[in-house]
Amino acid sequence: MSNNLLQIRNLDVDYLLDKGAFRAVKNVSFDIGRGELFGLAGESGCGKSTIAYAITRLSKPPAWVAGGEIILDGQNLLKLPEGEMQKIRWRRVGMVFQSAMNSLNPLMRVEAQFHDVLHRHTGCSRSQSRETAEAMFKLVGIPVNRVADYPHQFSGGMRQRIVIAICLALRPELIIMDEPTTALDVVVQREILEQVIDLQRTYGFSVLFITHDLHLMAQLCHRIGVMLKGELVEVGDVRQVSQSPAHDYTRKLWNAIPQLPSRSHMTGEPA
Ligand SMILES: Nc1ncnc2c1ncn2[C@@H]1O[C@H](COP(=O)(O)OP(=O)(O)OP(=O)(O)O)[C@@H](O)[C@H]1O
Repeated sequence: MSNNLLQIRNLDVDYLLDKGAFRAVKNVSFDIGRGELFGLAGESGCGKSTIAYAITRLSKPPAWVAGGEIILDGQNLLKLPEGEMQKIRWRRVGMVFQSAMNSLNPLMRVEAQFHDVLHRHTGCSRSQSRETAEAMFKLVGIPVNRVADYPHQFSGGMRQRIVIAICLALRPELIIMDEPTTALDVVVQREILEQVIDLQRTYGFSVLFITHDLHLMAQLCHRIGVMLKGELVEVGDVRQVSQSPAHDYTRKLWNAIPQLPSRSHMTGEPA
């Protein structure tokens, strides 16, 4: 078994526009190891979200995956029939996007939303879902007696945690987090991401973490890929990319912000 959970090979993604195809992702290749936190950095519009949607095959027209391979555990996702892909989404590859908290159904109690997802993917009963919902609430730091509340009864940060909890309940091997906390204030953002790191340590899932916040990324991730105008210009471990970047653009990105402590500082690992 390869140590890489996800291998992206020569990925090209176009937006098919009236004036012709615009290539938003150009020949991008990178791997994410099992249990690895991999960050994708780069300025707005460089193609990060386009990659996230391509991995989950949730790209909508005019986006079009023009070439390459997306291999999860030896299986090329781009070749799978949609029915097979549906079994992989959420169950094996979880997704938490920026506005995920708004994806909760306002008319359904949170516990029912857990059941909806868990029943669909694992066939579990209502009482099993309730048990899981309570366990996941505990994990993400929300009082378990609130599982029967409606989304509007929670703060934005709590709602985002609930989405992470639903995502984790299915025990995916890979979680794609595309600006998962950008809509939240800095303190809540940090709290949630610290929890994600704790959970990652407990469950060992891999994470593709997308943000334009290089600081945050350096604090959280093991390895970082830097994108520029659709191309991946540098990939390396966090220390190398932050302390001795190989690409001019990476250097510029770092120079544009004041330096803060790295992941070891936040996680207590030896630097
Ligand atoms: N639906 C669309 N139609 C046409 N072009 C698009 C569409 N969505 C994205 N693009 C273009 O594709 C490129 C990559 O966009 P993408 O959203 O992947 O960037 P990003 O790095 O995630 O940016 P951000 O950090 O702002 O979310 C950009 O030039 C963008 O304008």
